[in-house]
Amino acid sequence: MSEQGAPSPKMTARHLAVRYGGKLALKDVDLDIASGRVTALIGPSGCGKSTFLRCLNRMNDTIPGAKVSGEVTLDGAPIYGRDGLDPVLLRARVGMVFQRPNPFPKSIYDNVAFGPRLMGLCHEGADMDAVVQSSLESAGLWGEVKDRLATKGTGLSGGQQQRLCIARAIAVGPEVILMDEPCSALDPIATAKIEELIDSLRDQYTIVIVTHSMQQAARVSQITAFFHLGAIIEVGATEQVFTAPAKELTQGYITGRFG
Ligand SMILES: Nc1ncnc2c1ncn2[C@@H]1O[C@H](COP(=O)(O)OP(=O)(O)OP(=O)(O)O)[C@@H](O)[C@H]1O
Repeated sequence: MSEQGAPSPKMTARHLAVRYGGKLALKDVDLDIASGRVTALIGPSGCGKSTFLRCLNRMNDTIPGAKVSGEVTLDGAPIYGRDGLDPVLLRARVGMVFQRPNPFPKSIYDNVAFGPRLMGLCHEGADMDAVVQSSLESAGLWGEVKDRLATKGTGLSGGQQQRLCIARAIAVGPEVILMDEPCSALDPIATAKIEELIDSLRDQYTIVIVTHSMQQAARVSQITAFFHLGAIIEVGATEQVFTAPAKELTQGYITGRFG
């Protein structure tokens, strides 16, 4: 706990900057990610939301030409630099769900068991069955797939595939889940299910979501950060950011004057 009694942030970013070749995509960003909350990252296209999200689990490391500077911590420990966390272990603790559902061309069961197998987290058989079941339950998918676990994950509907990807992320026991526009490829009903799911997951996980939909940010998040041209303009309680933004630029964006 901090001096004010607020929970310590789960993750922090300080002076975070990202370059793609000669282009500065993120400049001097400071942000605390509150533990056990949903933080929404909003802002016009190209403002650096996804770039920031990828910094939180070192996904930018996989992009040729991307160069990250500054500091990011997880529970106070640096994730970059000489003493940084191992990226594979980091990505187990900080999982990611992408814009397009991307299940592996494997069975539903094997999709969920993939991470625990890779990391040697549990034995095959009853232990693995329990992890698969509890992950699918947490993702709100168990009831729909429990009788077809051996069928291909790619045969599910788009919304079910996205919940399968969330189950896959949950299966390795992450502490933080990053979501990059997780509903942008889904219809309104599937979107509503994912939003309900996000709400139910926040008791257990710290969640950061990039969204283009201000309605979605308002529905699912408790904290909102507004990005513009690679910088954070404003961050605060979601209700305050949407009803009484402190900055004119934020006001302009949420009222649709640009973006
Ligand atoms: N792999 C890359 N190589 C070069 N430039 C990139 C790369 N990824 C992003 N950029 C550039 O960095 C800037 C920030 O992009 P980013 O995708 O983080 O923004 P965003 O706010 O998530 O955008 P959108 O809402 O459109 O997804 C943009 O100018 C983009 O063109």
